[in-house]
Amino acid sequence: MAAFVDRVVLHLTAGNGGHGCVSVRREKFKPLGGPDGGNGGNGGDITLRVDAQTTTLLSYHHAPHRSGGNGEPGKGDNRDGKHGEGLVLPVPDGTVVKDADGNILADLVGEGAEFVAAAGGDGGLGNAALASVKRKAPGFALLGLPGEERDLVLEIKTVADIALVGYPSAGKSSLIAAISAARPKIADYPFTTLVPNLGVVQAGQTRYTVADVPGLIPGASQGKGLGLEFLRHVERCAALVHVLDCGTLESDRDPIADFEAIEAELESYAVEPDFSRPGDGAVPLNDRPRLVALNKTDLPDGEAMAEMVRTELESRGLRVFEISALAHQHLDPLKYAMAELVLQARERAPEPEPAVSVEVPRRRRRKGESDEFEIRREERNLEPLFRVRGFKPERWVAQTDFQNDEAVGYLADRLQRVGVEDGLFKAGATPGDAVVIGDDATGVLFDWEPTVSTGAELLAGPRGTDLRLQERTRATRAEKRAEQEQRKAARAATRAEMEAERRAGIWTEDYDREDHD
Ligand SMILES: Nc1nc2c(ncn2[C@@H]2O[C@H](COP(=O)(O)OP(=O)(O)OP(=O)(O)O)[C@@H](O)[C@H]2O)c(=O)[nH]1
Ligand SMILES: [Mg+2]
Repeated sequence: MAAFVDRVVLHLTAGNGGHGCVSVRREKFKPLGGPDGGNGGNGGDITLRVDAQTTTLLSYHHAPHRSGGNGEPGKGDNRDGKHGEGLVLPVPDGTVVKDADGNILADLVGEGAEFVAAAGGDGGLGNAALASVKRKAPGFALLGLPGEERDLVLEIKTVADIALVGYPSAGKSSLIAAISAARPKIADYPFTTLVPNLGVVQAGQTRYTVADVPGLIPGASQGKGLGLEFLRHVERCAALVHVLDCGTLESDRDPIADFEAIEAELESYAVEPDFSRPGDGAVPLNDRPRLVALNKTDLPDGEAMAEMVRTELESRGLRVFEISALAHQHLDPLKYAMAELVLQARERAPEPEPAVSVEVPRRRRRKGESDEFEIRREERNLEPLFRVRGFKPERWVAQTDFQNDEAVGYLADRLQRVGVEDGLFKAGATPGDAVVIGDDATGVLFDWEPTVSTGAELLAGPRGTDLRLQERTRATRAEKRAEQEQRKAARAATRAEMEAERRAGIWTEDYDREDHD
């Protein structure tokens, strides 16, 4: 049996950011022409986009590893590196994106709906962009960040106005072939249809889509046959048509029993509650409006059977149509009745707006990534270890070239600026203690040498003491003023730095608003 490919696991690696460049302008008779190292280019994002031409996830089944292009490094003479090529992966309408734990990240409905599945790494600033009043010729640049790596699960939930439901070989594919231009595989063995077929039907003024889905057997809602896969597709359709096989006189099945079995499956299929689109999720499957098509009435037995069960089904309040999908007989009344259901459904729930990008675009913080950081005291080999976790500190560490002392000093400044040093003091760290920024896999470990002059040293004394009280000489007013001036200058420099970063496109406006120095 062919693989059922409406669920794939994708392994994505977005492009890495290019490193910033350290370079000094060379001019005749001017040995120090100023820094002119360009910025690294950003790595390419990987984006999923709904595309009407794409109907299956088959290509991802065959090639689940995809990566975005890397950004080029910056060059001298203020030349920025090229951005890495982004990768757009076309997906079918109705693709649901989940993370490895099964959380729904995006529900892509409507042509053009997009989801940034893996963000490219930012390029690093070159030394030109890092120059500031207080640091005229930086001898370092920032490293480009690695592209995001992500494993995602894609599932299709077919989006159609009407779904055809029925036992295998009842003639669902034959029916969609008879009323639309769809040309699905039709055969006299069960489970011919493995992937839903979509067809567009025109009935008078009304145009609607019909999904021919895999056959359903008892136990489907517990996963039998193609069970759950099948039911997932039905979930998004506003109305259903039961296709009942009337050519079963010789067998132990009959249309009424088939109908009841399928109704029971629809009833026991739990609809995932997080789909807020009107029409799906909100209405249980067995409450959707539905019609009955008694198929194969071209067979003499079929016609007899249809007559036998018709009144029984009608007495249950159902509209019943006797058809032959094979011989294309009596299809129009059914087509128009389907159109009526579609129109009623559209009146109740207007077409959904195409979902635009669901998650934050690149270079915006993802959910949960705030300015905040957390410092935890841990123990390693009986020694204290202080762990710093937070979006910015971890990002800054990743941008740092630890071979370069100046770069390390810059990192220390940045950490101090957001209060990591203060935090370490408060958490009880003393100089020389081990500090890790980030997790064990990617973080860096170093012995802490505080750089501070912010008054945090007050807290560095043993608990219950205040170093101020032990100080012999108190600062004079002039000294205090000088200190204040110094701090003001440092703040101004920091602001200029942030400004340079923003001009270089490192932060978006959004980012900046929340950003403070
Ligand atoms: N005589 C007759 N045979 C039909 C009719 N409709 C379908 N068939 C036959 O029934 C068999 C199954 O038809 P399909 O359309 O593949 O059935 P299906 O419901 O799509 O089956 P699955 O995809 O396996 O769920 C084929 O051999 C068809 O030719 C009909 O109206 N009359
Ligand atoms: Mg079929």
